[in-house]
Amino acid sequence: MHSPQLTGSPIVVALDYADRDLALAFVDQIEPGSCRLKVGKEMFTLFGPQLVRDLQQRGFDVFLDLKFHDIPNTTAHAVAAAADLGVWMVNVHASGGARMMNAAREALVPFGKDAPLLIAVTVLTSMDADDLRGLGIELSPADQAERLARLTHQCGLDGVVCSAQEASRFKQVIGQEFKLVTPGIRPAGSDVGDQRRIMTPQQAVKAGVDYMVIGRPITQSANPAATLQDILTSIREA
Ligand SMILES: O=C(O)c1cc(=O)[nH]c(=O)n1[C@@H]1O[C@H](COP(=O)(O)O)[C@@H](O)[C@H]1O
Repeated sequence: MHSPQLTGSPIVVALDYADRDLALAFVDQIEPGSCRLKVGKEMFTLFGPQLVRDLQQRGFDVFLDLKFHDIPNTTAHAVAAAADLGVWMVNVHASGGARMMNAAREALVPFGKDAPLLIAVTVLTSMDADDLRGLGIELSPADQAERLARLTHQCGLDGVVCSAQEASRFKQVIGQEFKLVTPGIRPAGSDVGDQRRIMTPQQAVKAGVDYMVIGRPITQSANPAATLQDILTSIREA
């Protein structure tokens, strides 16, 4: 049941569990109005499309995060398959290039207003300048992410995945309507882990992000449902 005061929650919980029952035990304690759910490579590989349907049946919008990065034809068919599943959002890697992103966008045309939001990953939030240099990219992560965000915008996609550190800049240079989805969110004091370009939930709200993706700080906490609630309270006060 949707909880009206929470409608429009900017939180997307990254449901990165190896255990389906543990994931559903958490999901069954929360309201669809409090967050959306992201199914990524781990759970999709383990449990397939039925997991997505199980979450949808419980009333949740699902972000299918499979970060497609392939030749245009394959990517287009994969994105259409995601749309057939009725997901709310799907993503590709912007570094797949303009022809790949255009093919992905065109694959969604037949779905009309039922098409999922199509967004592109710019520079993974786990990457820093050293990681980019190792790939032969001398631009800073923010500059490289901006280059890929501009390309994504030119291809007519709905938005990008980027770091919240880049959000206010991208809203300014690309436009307010272009959706910014930001992982690498770490409440003060929580483990950074493999993430590099991070912000707290409150900072992300102030930076103007549309959706923040939060995984381990919620799913690995002693009480995931209570942690989600605490974060929602903290951002309402931000
Ligand atoms: O596309 C993503 O969702 C994504 C892009 C990115 O640049 N960084 C990133 O962390 N993610 C995903 O966001 C989630 C972040 O999880 P935590 O680091 O546990 O909060 C993971 O499921 C990642 O796969």
